[in-house]
Amino acid sequence: MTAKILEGKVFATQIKEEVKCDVESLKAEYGVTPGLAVIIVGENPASKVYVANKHRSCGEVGIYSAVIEMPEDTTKEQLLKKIDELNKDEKIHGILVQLPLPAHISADEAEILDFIHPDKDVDGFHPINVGKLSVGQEHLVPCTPLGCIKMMELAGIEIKGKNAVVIGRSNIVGKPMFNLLLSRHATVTVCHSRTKNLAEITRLADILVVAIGKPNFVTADMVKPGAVVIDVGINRIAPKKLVGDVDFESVKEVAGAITPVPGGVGLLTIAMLMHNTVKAARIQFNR
Ligand SMILES: Nc1nc2c(c(=O)[nH]1)N[C@@H](CN(C=O)c1ccc(C(=O)N[C@@H](CCC(=O)O)C(=O)O)cc1)CN2
Repeated sequence: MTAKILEGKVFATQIKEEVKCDVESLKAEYGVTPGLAVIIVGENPASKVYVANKHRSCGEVGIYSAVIEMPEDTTKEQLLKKIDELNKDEKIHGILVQLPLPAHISADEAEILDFIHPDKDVDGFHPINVGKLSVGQEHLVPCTPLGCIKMMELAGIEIKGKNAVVIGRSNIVGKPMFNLLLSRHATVTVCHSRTKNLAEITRLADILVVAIGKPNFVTADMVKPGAVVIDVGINRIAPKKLVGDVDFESVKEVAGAITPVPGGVGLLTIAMLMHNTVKAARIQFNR
């Protein structure tokens, strides 16, 4: 039997409908429209598409959106000055800096992201928000792993008591995913590029989350029959061909449920950004 396909669009639409209602109730309660500022530095074509999609999604759910385009040769100081202005701007409740940054400031990424006020950090990358997540106080949580959890909840997939394996230990996906699964009472193993006997571990997973950045890396022999397989990878292998980290065609014959790429959890990233922006606005009003 082939796996149930978890279509990102279905869940993203549902989440955006919820956010739209939240925006309306926030307006009714406080008379204020939540606002998101997205800073993009340089000309990365994929980043431009993602930022345009974020702007469009804000319009769909009723969030005010400001896109700040800064030139490729922007210095760290200029970027910090812009973030400082946005931290003080009362119309703006969420701030994010689109990644990746241009090479000349990429080494300063942590310093730049840490400059965003933690209550406006809708990406959930600030050390304060990372720390809160790790002690079980979910404040603003990174959008992609939060989207994976939300998708499982909406699909009625039980997490409590399950064996979950995460492949990948990035700050953006792997580590927050570990904390989110653990606090929902899964038994969680994190694997990475140096893990030995990987397939022996992944075959124990009831829930397998893959975020390692290697096209078609997970094959059918690495998956327990009936497992839930969540593919976070986005690999462009040809100008018009995107694939995930999971070999979808073979794994769908073994798994119980699987996310496609494109059309899977990627689509929830922006939906959860909308969710986080409204949450950030609430945090600021309740301060
Ligand atoms: N500041 C941030 N930068 C980046 C993040 C992030 O969460 N915060 N994540 C990615 C880019 N990203 C959002 O910014 C993002 C990636 C993918 C998708 C998506 O919808 N994926 C689709 C396929 C899209 C395509 O055709 O390229 C899918 O998986 O079906 C949305 C947002 C890096 N930077």
